[in-house]
Amino acid sequence: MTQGLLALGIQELGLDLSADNIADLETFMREMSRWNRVHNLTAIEGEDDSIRLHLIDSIAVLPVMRKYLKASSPAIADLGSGGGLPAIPIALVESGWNLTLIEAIRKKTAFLQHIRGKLGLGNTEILSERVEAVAIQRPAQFDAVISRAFTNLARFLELSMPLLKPDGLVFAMKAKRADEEMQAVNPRDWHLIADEPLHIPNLSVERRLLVLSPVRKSPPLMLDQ
Ligand SMILES: C[S@@+](CC[C@H](N)C(=O)[O-])C[C@H]1O[C@@H](n2cnc3c(N)ncnc32)[C@H](O)[C@@H]1O
Repeated sequence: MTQGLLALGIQELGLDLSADNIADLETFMREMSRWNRVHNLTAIEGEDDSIRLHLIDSIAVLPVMRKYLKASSPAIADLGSGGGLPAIPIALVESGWNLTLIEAIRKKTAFLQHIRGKLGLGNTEILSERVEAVAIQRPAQFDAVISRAFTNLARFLELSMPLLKPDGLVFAMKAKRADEEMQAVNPRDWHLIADEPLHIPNLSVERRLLVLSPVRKSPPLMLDQ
C-alpha cells in the first residue's frame, strides 16, 4: 500500500510544512517515479514509499542548515544532484534560498528542467555540467555546498573548495562511515564545525550531517630584512 508523506511521518521533522509544500513534494515524487520507470533516472529502487523515504532523508537536513546559514537568501550548490536530491525538496520548502543543481548526465538534467518548470521553481538553476567545470566558471560564488551520495568526503571537499565564498559552509550528508572519512580530511584545510545526528522518521539507519568550513589561510608574513 502506498502511504503519503504525512503517513511516513514527515511532520515529525518539525519543519512546519504547509499543505502546498506537502502537495509539491508529492508531485515531485510522483514525477520522479514516473520518469524513473521510463528513463531509469536514479538508482533509487522499489515502491513509491521507498522514494518518499529518500525525500524525507533529504529534507531532514533543513533544521541544521537553518541553524548554520546566516545569509537570508543563501546561494547553495548541490553537487551531483541526480534526480534532484536534496536540492529540489530544499528549494520547495525554502523558497527564499537559491539552489544551483550541478549534474553531469543530460537525461537527469532534462528531468530536473522538467520538474523546475512543473513546480515553478524560480529559485533553482540547473547546470548540465561537470562540477569541475563549474568550479572554473563560478569561483567563490556559493554560501554553501551540499551533496547526497555524490562521492567520498575528501573528494567532495576538494570539489567544493573553489566554489565556496571565503566564509562558506559545506554540508556533508553521511551515514556511519563519517568518522572513517574524516580521517582522510586535512585539519589544516577544513574545520569540522558540527557533526549533527539526524532523526529520520521510519528509518532506523544512522544519518549525520557534517558541517565544515575551509580554514582561512593567512597571507605569509612579510618580515623586514
Ligand atoms: C549516486 S548519484 C546521487 C544523486 C542524488 N544526489 C541522490 O541523492 O539521489 C550521484 C550523481 O552524481 C553525478 N556526478 C558524479 N560525478 C559528477 C561530476 N564530477 N560532476 C557532476 N555530476 C557528477 C552522477 O551523474 C550521479 O547522477
